[in-house]
Amino acid sequence: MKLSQLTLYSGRLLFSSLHTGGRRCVASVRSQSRFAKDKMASAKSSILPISYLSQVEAQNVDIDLMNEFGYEMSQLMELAGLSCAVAVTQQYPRDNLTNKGKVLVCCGPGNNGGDGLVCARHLKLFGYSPCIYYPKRTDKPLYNGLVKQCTSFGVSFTTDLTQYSDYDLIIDAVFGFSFKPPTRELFIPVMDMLRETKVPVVSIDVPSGVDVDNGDAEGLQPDMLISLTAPKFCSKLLTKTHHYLGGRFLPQPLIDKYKLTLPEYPGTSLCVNYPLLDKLGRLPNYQVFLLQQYSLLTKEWEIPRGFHQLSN
Ligand SMILES: NC(=O)C1=CN([C@@H]2O[C@H](COP(=O)(O)OP(=O)(O)OC[C@H]3O[C@@H](n4cnc5c(N)ncnc54)[C@H](O)[C@@H]3O)[C@@H](O)[C@H]2O)[C@H](O)CC1
Ligand SMILES: [K+]
Repeated sequence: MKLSQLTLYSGRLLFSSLHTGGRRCVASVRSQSRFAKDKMASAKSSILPISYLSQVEAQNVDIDLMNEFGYEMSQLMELAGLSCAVAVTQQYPRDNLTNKGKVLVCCGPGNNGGDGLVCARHLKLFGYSPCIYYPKRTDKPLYNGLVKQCTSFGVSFTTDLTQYSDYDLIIDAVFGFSFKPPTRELFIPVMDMLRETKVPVVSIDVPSGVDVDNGDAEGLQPDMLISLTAPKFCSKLLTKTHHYLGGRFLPQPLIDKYKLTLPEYPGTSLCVNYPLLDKLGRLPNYQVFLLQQYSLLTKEWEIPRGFHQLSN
């Protein structure tokens, strides 16, 4: 079911979230924000809750895509990794970055790591300078091919995690929806680095190292998360994370089978910027603040991309 067909979330609720977020703004912004609030209250728009998947459901969706809908893993991975690269370009345009797009891509042994390899290749094609950290290479034709492709495109590999502050961004493609805690020893240095670094971290599908179903309040809190097909339950704890949805390859019968409520991808876009709501179903404050700034800048209320206007 598409979000734009639903009216689950009232304008009044959205208005009260906005008010809460407004308390953090400076005085001048506060007075102007009345304009945004009024516009927001009058615009019959809503940000609707998106469906979440459990670990088992995410794995079953993967199996169904291949067994019932004729996909091969390499196809899904290519689309997933490409959507991640596109989302990164939207959130962090290369020309805004200090080192013009120096990106460390940390890849794990499974398909999440494969998404990272694909993402690195596309980032290179988009003019970024990715470098891959891949501590446990999986010796299978799919992964060997992805490594070869990266090498052919001039993407470099590193075993050094100490120089991470030289990068503009770090992509976390270490573990995805099949991760089972606790983290095994080989991956502890990369997990420590991801948690400690001040460089923005972009997690692919799930923040690595957290329990996929229960999350971990003490675990990795990436600056950006790109959920593939649908967010996993652990992402409910990420209230300060820029959230994108990617992996535009779910056929409608599969969406119906899992009763998924997902935002529409705009036009030909491979990803959609869509906020995660907190446990009470409210927008996290920082998203509200961004919406206010957006309204102040444009001086009129428009629905940003990925947000849907309801007819009444
Ligand atoms: N349908 C989709 O949404 C698609 C998503 N894709 C991506 O695939 C991953 C899931 O891939 P999978 O191989 O099943 O799992 P992981 O990448 O999480 O890695 C499994 C890998 O990790 C090892 N491992 C598990 N737990 C631990 C641990 N505690 N310590 C160390 N190592 C661990 C395990 O042994 C395996 O080797 C999904 O998240 C998406 O990113 C597809 O690319 C496309 C379809
Ligand atoms: K990850």
